[in-house]
Amino acid sequence: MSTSLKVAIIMGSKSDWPVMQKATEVLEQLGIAYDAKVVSAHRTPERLMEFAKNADKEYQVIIAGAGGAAHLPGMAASMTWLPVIGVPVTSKALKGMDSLLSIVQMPKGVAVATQAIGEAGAFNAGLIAAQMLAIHDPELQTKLKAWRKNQTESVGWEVE
Ligand SMILES: Nc1c(C(=O)O)ncn1[C@@H]1O[C@H](COP(=O)(O)O)[C@@H](O)[C@H]1O
Repeated sequence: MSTSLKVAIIMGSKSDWPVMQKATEVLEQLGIAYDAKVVSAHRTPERLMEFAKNADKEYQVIIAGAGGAAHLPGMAASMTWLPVIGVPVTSKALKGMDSLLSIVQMPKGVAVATQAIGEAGAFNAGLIAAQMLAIHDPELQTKLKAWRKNQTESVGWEVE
C-alpha cells in the first residue's frame, strides 16, 4: 500500500463501521492508503471543523458516511474544497431513506457525491474515490482497468 494517505473515511458513529468498512475493500485491492475516523457534525462539531479545515493537507478525497439526520457529509463539504462522497448508512427507523434524503438534497453551490444506501453505497464510495484518484495516476488507471476486467469476467452465464 502506498505510504501517503489519500482517502479519509469519516463516519458519524462507530456503529456505522460495519457498513463503512465496505469502502475499504476496493481501496485495499488497489493499494490506496486510507484513514478511518469517527467524526460527527452533531456530537463532535469541533472535531469536524478541525478535520475538514485541515483535510486537504493530508487527503485528496473524503468519504463521509452517516445515518438518520445525516448532516456529516454536507457539513464536511461546506468546509473543504476536496470532493466529498456521501454514504447514506441504513437506519433502523426509516431504513436509510432519511440518511439518503438528508445527504443527497444539498443546496446549490455545495456538492456531495451521494451513493446508494448501505453496503453497496459504501463499496461504491471506495470505487469512485479510486476512479477520482486514477485521473492523474496512470499506474492506478492500469490497476482499475484490470479490476474492472476481472469483475466482468467473474460474471457467469449460468444461473446455477
Ligand atoms: N448522522 C449522524 C451524525 C452527523 O451527521 O453528524 N452523527 C452521528 N450520526 C448518526 O447517528 C446514527 C446513530 O448513531 P449511534 O449508533 O452512535 O447512536 C449513526 O448512523 C450516525 O452516523
